Amino acid sequence: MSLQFDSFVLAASTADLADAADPVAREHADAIEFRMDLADEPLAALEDYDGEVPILATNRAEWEGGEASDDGRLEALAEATTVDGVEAIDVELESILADEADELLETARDVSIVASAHDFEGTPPRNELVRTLTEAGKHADVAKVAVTAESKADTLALLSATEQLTAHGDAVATMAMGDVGRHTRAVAPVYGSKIGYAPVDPDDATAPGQYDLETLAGLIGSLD
Ligand SMILES: O=C1C[C@@](O)(C(=O)O)C[C@@H](O)[C@@H]1O
Repeated sequence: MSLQFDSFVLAASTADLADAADPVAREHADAIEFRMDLADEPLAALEDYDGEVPILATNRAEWEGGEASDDGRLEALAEATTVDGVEAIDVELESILADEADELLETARDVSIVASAHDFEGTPPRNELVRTLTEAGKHADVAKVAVTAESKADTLALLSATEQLTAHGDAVATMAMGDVGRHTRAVAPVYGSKIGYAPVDPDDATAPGQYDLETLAGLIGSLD
C-alpha cells in the first residue's frame, strides 16, 4: 500500500514507534514519520510495528541534518519498504541526483516517495525554491523543501513557491525551520503544502521550531 498525498497528511515525527499508540497520535496523526537515523534498532522496530497508522520512513543523512552515516543508509531504507506498515519513504534529493538512490527507488515502487531538500542555514531565493521543488517532483510523489527562514520575506518566498507549484498541480511539502518561520508550519497547508511534521512530545522535536502534534493539529484545523 502507498500513502496518498492528495490531501494534507499530518505526520507524527518520532524515533520511537511506540509513539504511534499515544492517544494524541491516535487522534491527530495521519502518518508516523519514523526517523530511522535517530532510532537504536530501526529495522527491528519496524518488524515489530503493529499499529494502524501508516509509516513514512526517513533515514536522514548526517550531511542533511540527520544522524545516519552513508554506510548502508539507503539499503536500510530499501529494507524498510518491505515492511507492511511502511507506505512511504523520504529520500534526499541530493542522493537521487547523484544517482545513488536508483536501486532504492526501484525497490520502493509500491510505496510513495518524498524527495526532500533541507537548508539549515537560510532560505534560497524564490526562483531557486521553485527550481528545487520542480526537480524533486520529477523523481517523487511529493517534493519537499525545509528551509531556515531569517526574515518574514523568506517565509513569503517559501509560501509563494508552495502556492505556485500547487497551482500547477504538483504535490509539495514545505516548512520553515526555526523561530522566524515557525508559523509556516500552520500556514503552508493553506497554500497547498501536503505534509506537516510534529513530535508527540515537544521535547522530542526532530527539527528546530516544530510545534508539538496536538498544537499543530489545532492550528491547522482552525485555519481549515
Ligand atoms: O524533513 C523533515 C521535515 C523536518 O525537518 C521539519 O522541519 O519538520 C522534520 C524531519 O523529521 C523531516 O524529515
